[in-house]
Amino acid sequence: MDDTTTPPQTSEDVIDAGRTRIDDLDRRIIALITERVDISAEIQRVRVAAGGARVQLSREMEVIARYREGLGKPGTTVALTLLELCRGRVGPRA
Ligand SMILES: C=C(O[C@@H]1C=C(C(=O)O)C=C[C@H]1O)C(=O)O
Repeated sequence: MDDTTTPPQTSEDVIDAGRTRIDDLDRRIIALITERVDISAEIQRVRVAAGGARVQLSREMEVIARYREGLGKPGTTVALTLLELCRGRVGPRA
């Protein structure tokens, strides 16, 4: 017998390891969303300072289409939530 073989993982092991990866992914997703919010606010601030509109619906439609293509129908909800987070952040962050 080969004593060096690793023992089979229990279901608890698999759940714990999966949750650790999910927790890490969630932290990274939140950091990415925060980065997106900041970049979006900068674009909106520059456009408003130049006399333009804060919101550009044609661009928002492109964003929504990208998420829908990537994630299917629920992607639309994800995009709308992201756009909601990114709107109204022209001033300094709270
Ligand atoms: C950031 C922009 O401004 C607004 C915010 C958008 C976004 O967060 O993706 C998209 C369109 C605009 O309503 C932009 O025009 O690119």
